[in-house]
Amino acid sequence: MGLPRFGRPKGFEGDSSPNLYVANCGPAVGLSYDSIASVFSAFGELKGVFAADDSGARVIVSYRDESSATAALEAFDGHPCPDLGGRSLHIRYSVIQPTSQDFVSIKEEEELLAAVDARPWKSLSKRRVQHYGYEFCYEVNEYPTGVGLSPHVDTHSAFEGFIFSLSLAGPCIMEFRQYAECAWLPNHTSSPSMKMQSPEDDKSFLRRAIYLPPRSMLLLSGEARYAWHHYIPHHKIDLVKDSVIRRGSRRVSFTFRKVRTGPCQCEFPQYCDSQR
Ligand SMILES: O=C(O)CCC(=O)C(=O)O
Ligand SMILES: [Fe+2]
Repeated sequence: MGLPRFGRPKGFEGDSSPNLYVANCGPAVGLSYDSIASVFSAFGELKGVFAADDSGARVIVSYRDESSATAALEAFDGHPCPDLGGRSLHIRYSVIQPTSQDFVSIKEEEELLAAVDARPWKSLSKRRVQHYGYEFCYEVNEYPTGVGLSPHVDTHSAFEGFIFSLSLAGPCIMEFRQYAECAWLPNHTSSPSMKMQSPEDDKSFLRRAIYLPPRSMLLLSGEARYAWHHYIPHHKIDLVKDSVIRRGSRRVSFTFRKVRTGPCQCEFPQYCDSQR
């Protein structure tokens, strides 16, 4: 599982950024993300506080404006901070390190978000959506912090093969669940908001989680698309193994599906509404 790709700045000492890499700070040293956010927000509006790595003792504090990061760095770097248990923080500017894993660039992400925000959203109970197209049917979902999506399989008979989902703005965890054969079929629906009966602690299914960073493209194919449910837990903070992943204030996903024109002939008849 990856983590947000922030890192220490690679350039000159003077390089600044709205993101701070803060060492000696995090849940492993007794500082919750909320307490860190509340202390750092005194210097300006925050985009979020994220784990910098798996240690639990290094975080990225991400501001909207560079000037806020500068003020916080000058106030806290190397000084004991009474509001954070008297700890001395080691702070540097950080940069988001775009990697080849990014499917779209930061600029393209901004343009896509501006384009969808210029169009009308349809409000559902917890998230907002936009629907486009028919033959090539794709969908934009906006999830505020803590809002997820109930476990579902995109209906075999309605949509062909691959399903793509582009994540923008904030990260999330997507959990995959393999239920006992056909347990879900009586209730199946193409609606992603379908509610499953299985509670969180149900051990009757296999579960795997993956991290979806902003600007990444998820491709669901084969078994993952046809035989496993996908699910975005309704959490503000996700725990996967020992990593703490904090959701951003907003996640927007572009989901691409192709409408099927004949019955599904997948290799998973036990999970297939066309073949039962
Ligand atoms: O938000 C996402 O990435 C997935 C959305 C989804 O699974 C769906 O709309 O069917
Ligand atoms: Fe889906």
